[in-house]
Amino acid sequence: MDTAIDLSDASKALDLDNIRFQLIRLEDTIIFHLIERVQFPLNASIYDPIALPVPTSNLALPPNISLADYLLSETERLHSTVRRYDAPDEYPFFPQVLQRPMLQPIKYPKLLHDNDVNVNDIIKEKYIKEVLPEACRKFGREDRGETKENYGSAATSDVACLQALSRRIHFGKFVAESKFRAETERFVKLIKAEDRAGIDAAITNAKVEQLVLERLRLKARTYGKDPSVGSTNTAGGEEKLDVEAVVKMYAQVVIPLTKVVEVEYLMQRLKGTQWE
Ligand SMILES: O=C(O)C(=O)C[C@]1(C(=O)O)C=C[C@@H](O)C=C1
Repeated sequence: MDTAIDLSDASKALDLDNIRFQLIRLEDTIIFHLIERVQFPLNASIYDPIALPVPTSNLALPPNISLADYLLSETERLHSTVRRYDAPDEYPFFPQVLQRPMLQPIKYPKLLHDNDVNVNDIIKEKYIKEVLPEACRKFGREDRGETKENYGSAATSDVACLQALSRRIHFGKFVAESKFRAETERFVKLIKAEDRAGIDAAITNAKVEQLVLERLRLKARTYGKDPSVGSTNTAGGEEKLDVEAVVKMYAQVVIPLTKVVEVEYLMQRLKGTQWE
């Protein structure tokens, strides 16, 4: 599978401006997938293996899982066959179901240090418990009751949302590697001292975070409205997305988890190196 980052040129791939450009591109992807998802009610049953048990024959999983987990794990199993999870910017939610790719392996240049950072369980939990209820609320879709006819559509949209969020958040590894190479001595000291708070402070750029949130508000407002309303079209002028819910998702989930990925990646950065 293609990666969102140009991996043919290692110096470009670890250039912070280039990485930030990829993060900005992923904002569009995330917003559009969320617009698709909030067409449907929350449909809480699709996340609950008791309310709506789905039998799975995959022995790596419990016999009954939620519909959302079923669709996500089956998608990952299928995509693994075309090398999705060989790419250094792709991380699975269900590593236990992955299969050997049927395509020849791609030789990626080694950009990242070996690490096992994967925060997908936290991303999924926060997406289901915090992001979706908030994003669905404005439209009354949280309380409007379930629409059984939309179970599949909602769960399919969730796969797209979760994969985009995961990719964005795990891009933190490239950000961290870039920052480590720019200020190696400073980071070696902090990592050796296991000073997570110090590392967190060193990777934080409050001004960039502010810009991210402002740009996101503008994008969510712009993409969430039909641009032809008032010119060629008279209907459909309503907002398709709760703008503040998107900003909150970034402020409370996406940016903080990107920083967790950066810090945890750096905590493993010295293993097997001259600085260990
Ligand atoms: O752009 C960076 O430097 C990042 O580390 C990414 C990011 C983000 O998630 O957008 C996270 C932490 C920084 O404080 C600023 C932005």
